[in-house]
Amino acid sequence: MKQYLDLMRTVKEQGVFKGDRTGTGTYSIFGHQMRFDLAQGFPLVTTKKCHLKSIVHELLWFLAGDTNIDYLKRNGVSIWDEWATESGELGPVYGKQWRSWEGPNGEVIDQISELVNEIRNNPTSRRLVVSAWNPVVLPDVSLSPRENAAQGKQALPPCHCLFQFYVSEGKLSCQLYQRSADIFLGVPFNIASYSLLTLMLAQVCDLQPGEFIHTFGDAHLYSNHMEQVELQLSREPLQLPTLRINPEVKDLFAFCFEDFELVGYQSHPHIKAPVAV
Ligand SMILES: Nc1nc(=O)c2c([nH]1)NC[C@@H]1CN(c3ccc(C(=O)N[C@@H](CCC(=O)O)C(=O)O)cc3)CN21
Ligand SMILES: O=c1ccn([C@H]2C[C@H](O)[C@@H](COP(=O)(O)O)O2)c(=O)[nH]1
Repeated sequence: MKQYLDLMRTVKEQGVFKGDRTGTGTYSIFGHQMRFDLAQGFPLVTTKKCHLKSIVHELLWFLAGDTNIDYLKRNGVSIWDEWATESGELGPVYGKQWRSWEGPNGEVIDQISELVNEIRNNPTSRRLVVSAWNPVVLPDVSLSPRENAAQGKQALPPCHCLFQFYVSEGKLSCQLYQRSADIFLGVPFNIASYSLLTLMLAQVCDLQPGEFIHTFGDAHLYSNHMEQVELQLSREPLQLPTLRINPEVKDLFAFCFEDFELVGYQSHPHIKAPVAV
């Protein structure tokens, strides 16, 4: 995961300080790209221990079209708690936009099912795109995330907002555009999540995994993560693990938590950090 440490080092050394919505302050750069060859191992950060469990459950939750944290809580995942209403709602976030985007005449578009069909039937397409960025449901900036969710708007605008697939020589690649990236806490999750999605899609479309390409807008280090960043940069990356997926599953929506097994994950100890809300 040299690519990840290089991003972290670049932002630490060249990032410019600015205030941000959360009042924490960040050091940031604008525009960066990392590439991961998925045949070289599963890109889970090794310089701190990462919980694949939260990542798998979050992805299954997105794919189910769910936007209430109830499923996550029942499975011991608390990463979305700070933004949800008392009844667990986050408003029309990722799951809603991926699976049931509402069009102007009340039509409902399942972008993920259409994507699977197109990868299977029209793999040369240059339109294998999914967008979570929907201006109709963006939050009102004068309200808090919870107030927005209570009013049917997104608690937070999507960070991983647009992704595209590409099929070539029997391999499936994915490129993500992430407009805003919390390098210490969010990015390890985002890399693993989209890499996992690519592996799952490759399996159900009878393709081999290609590359995951991660493109960033505002890539930042929160000012209260700098000690953790220093510690992480002092560590040597270890060999990547492999992710085994139950080969029987051929329907993207039929995967369950037990279908995934992380093999050979060696990591340095976990590093705790506060999340900016
Ligand atoms: N500031 C900020 N950073 C984010 O990464 C982020 C948000 N806000 N808001 C929405 C989601 C929620 N995500 C989160 C939120 C918390 C953790 C976090 O605290 N991670 C810990 C514990 C992980 C666990 O419980 O499994 C970590 O050490 O990785 C990670 C991603 C990603 N997003
Ligand atoms: O998947 C995610 C979700 C969120 N983030 C980070 C990026 C920012 O630090 C915050 C969102 O704040 P905005 O003011 O809406 O940009 O959450 C992430 O890195 N990955």
